[in-house]
Amino acid sequence: MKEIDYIIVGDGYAALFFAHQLILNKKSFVVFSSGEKSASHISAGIINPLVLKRFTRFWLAQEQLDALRKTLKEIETYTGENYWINEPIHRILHDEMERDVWTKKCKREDLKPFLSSDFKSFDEVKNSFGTGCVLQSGRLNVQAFFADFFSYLKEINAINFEYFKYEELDAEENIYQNFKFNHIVFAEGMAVRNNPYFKNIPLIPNKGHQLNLKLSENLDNKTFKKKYFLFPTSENRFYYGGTHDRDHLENEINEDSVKDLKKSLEDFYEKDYEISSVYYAFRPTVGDRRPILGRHSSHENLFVLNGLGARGILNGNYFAKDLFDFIETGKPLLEEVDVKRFLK
Ligand SMILES: Cc1cc2nc3c(=O)[nH]c(=O)nc-3n(C[C@H](O)[C@H](O)[C@H](O)COP(=O)(O)OP(=O)(O)OC[C@H]3O[C@@H](n4cnc5c(N)ncnc54)[C@H](O)[C@@H]3O)c2cc1C
Repeated sequence: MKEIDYIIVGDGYAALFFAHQLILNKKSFVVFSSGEKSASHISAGIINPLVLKRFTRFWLAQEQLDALRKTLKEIETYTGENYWINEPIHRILHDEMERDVWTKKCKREDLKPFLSSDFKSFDEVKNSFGTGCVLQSGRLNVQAFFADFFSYLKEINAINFEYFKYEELDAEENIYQNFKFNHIVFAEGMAVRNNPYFKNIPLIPNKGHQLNLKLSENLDNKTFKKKYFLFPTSENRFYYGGTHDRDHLENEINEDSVKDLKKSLEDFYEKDYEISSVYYAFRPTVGDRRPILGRHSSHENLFVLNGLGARGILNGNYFAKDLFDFIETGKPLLEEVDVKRFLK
């Protein structure tokens, strides 16, 4: 029997940002990874402090951005790379009205740190009303982040590429197969529905599609957003997405979502393009738009970290630390995110 501090079930943002806390604090652990391409692995990697429909601030925006920058520096010490790509979002303005709203909002004290005070115009895309730049925004290098993190976990012998079998968990004795653990953190995204201990947390799946593209004209390392995000991933390769759909949840590509992507792209990119692949996955969202974390109501060593919604990177990083502090030091969780709010 191998004695360890933690088991983590899952391999997306929630799981890996929690694993980072364990690495930082020299805890022993093992991650169980299904090896599937889920929401985190196909995400755009956008780090965005704003709600881009209304130009308002995302919850705890500055705190979450600061925490993420800190984490990425810490991760760099063991993977050798900082995955923050310094390419801010250029929001293509739809009309005169949006331009007026932006002009007013960028003067507000609470929004000044996030909305540029001037507008820019670019030749590569149609932007008749100009673009506003989201200050402090950027992108995570998603491919490299996961590839390097998994390699590091392999190197320190802390990952099992196996599906975690709930029926083999002895939650009374804290034993799973040949592991005797102190705590388990479940970070399975939508697949938590297979978990008998947390299957009832009220997640709402939000299906997102994205396209991988070849464009006939380069974008010069810029991230554009009109309806969805468009940015380069490598030489002449581009990412466009992702859609939001709560109604068509089949395990297959929805042609209507692909049509929507194409139409909205052609609305601002008028040159030729080729679709090389289409992916979809399910975001774990919550009705009150807050993550769900905390302790199981009757098994005190079982924890959940989920409900990251459309902000897997910022929420995942920020609340992984809160959950770690809660488990290790008893620091209370924010009421808004505590799983207890659903147990009343
Ligand atoms: C198209 C799209 C674009 C997005 N773009 C962005 C973006 O730009 N920025 C942003 O911040 N967020 C973005 N998101 C949202 C973000 O991806 C999610 O918030 C985030 O991925 C949720 O992370 P998670 O770790 O909770 O779940 P997941 O990413 O679903 O990861 C959970 C993993 O655990 C595995 N697992 C489950 N059960 C088991 C088990 N029993 N044993 C082993 N493994 C198991 C699953 O297979 C899965 O791989 C996007 C989402 C989509 C769909």
